[in-house]
Amino acid sequence: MAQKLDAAARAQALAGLKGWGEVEGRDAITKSFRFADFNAAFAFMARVALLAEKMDHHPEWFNVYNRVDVTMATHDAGGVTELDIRMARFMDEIAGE
Ligand SMILES: C[C@H](O)[C@H](O)[C@H]1CNC2=NC(N)=NC(=O)C2=N1
Repeated sequence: MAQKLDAAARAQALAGLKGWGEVEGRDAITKSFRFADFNAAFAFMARVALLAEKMDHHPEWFNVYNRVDVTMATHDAGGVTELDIRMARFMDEIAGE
C-alpha cells in the first residue's frame, strides 16, 4: 500500500503542483478546475476516469457546467500519498496548467 506522506513531504509535493491546496480538517488535497464549457470539463473527467481505473485510484469530485472541484486522498492510507500527487500532476498536465 502507498505510504501516507508526512507534513513536510506533502508541502513539498504541493509546491510542485499548480493551484492545489490542503483540505481543512482532513488529510487531503483539493483544486477547483475551470474549463471553457461543460464539454471541456467532461472531456477532462473522461481522461481522468481512464487513468483512475488503471491506477485503481479514484478522485472525489463535483462538477457543475465548466467547473470540476477535485479532492484527492488515499482512503486506505488515511491521508495523501504519492498516488494522489501523481493523479494531481496528471490533471494539471491535461488541463493545460
Ligand atoms: C477496493 C479498492 O481497491 C479501493 O477502495 C481503492 C479504490 N480507489 C481508491 N481511490 C482513492 N482515491 N483512494 C483509495 O484508497 C482507493 N481505494
